[in-house]
Amino acid sequence: FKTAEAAALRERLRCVKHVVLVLSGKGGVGKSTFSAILAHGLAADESKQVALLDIDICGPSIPKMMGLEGEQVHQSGSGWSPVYVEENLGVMSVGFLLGSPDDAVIWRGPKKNGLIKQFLRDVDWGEIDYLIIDTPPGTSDEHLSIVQYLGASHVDGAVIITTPQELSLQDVRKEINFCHKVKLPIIGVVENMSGFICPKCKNESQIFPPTTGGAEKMCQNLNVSLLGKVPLDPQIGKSCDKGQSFLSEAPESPATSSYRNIIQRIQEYCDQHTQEEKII
Ligand SMILES: Nc1ncnc2c1ncn2[C@@H]1O[C@H](COP(=O)(O)OP(=O)(O)OP(=O)(O)O)[C@@H](O)[C@H]1O
Ligand code: SF4
Repeated sequence: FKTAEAAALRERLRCVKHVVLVLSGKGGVGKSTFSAILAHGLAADESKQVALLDIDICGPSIPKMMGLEGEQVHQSGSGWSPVYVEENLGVMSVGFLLGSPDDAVIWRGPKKNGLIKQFLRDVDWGEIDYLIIDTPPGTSDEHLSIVQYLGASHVDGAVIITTPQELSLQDVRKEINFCHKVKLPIIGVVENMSGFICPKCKNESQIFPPTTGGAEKMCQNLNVSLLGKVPLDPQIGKSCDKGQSFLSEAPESPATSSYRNIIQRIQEYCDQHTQEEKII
């Protein structure tokens, strides 16, 4: 990582108040959905500028979820311009660079890392309050590159998404170890698809009965925060498929109130992080 590149990246990051990485051990647990909803939730405060960066190179799903399918990246004098969903919500995705979603499979290690570096360095977000980064599932070279490029100390922290299933929880342990190894702070864990609340009688059923106490127990054992549990709600997928914000489409849903609580906790964590930095 050359000094000139590092300097260019630092310059970009100076305009970014908070950086949150969204991680998951396994694919399909709802990481991209969470990143999209987090971005919408933070941008509900019009005084905040929010950026959502999708570097899930093998399966960029953010363009569709944000209603931006078919959009392309535009180059300006000061870098790549994000695509705006709202005035205060900009999105950049590798999906904007691909002709078809199937093109992603041809990206190989060094090329992927080069692209990630470019994404972090060359996107002209302007002044932003929150940069949410949707990463690929697992802990791969890409994650190491991201942390290396950003510098762990420039990231407020990571949010790890899991389901209550034991296999998913085992992978979360690996994610947590990874974070410790690279000194990336952990904001907390979100247990997604955690039970189903019947829309008629409001009865809660466990779809994936946790055998070992679920994320709650794991978080206690590993001394990390459980930010909250999001129940299964079929409306989440429907809203995302339409590129709409689930939070505004289903304001009364129990999943919306869980998301809102979790988003608030992330905001509080970030505020606290800034204060601690200021004290130092
Ligand atoms: N709480 C939920 N209730 C119901 N469906 C959900 C919930 N969370 C996510 N989903 C659905 O699960 C599917 C997988 O979600 P998503 O694409 O966000 O996963 P992911 O972890 O980002 O996967 P990958 O990293 O492999 O792209 C989607 O169809 C999404 O709509
Ligand atoms: S009994 Fe309750 S939870 Fe079961 S289907 Fe009927 S309304 Fe839904």
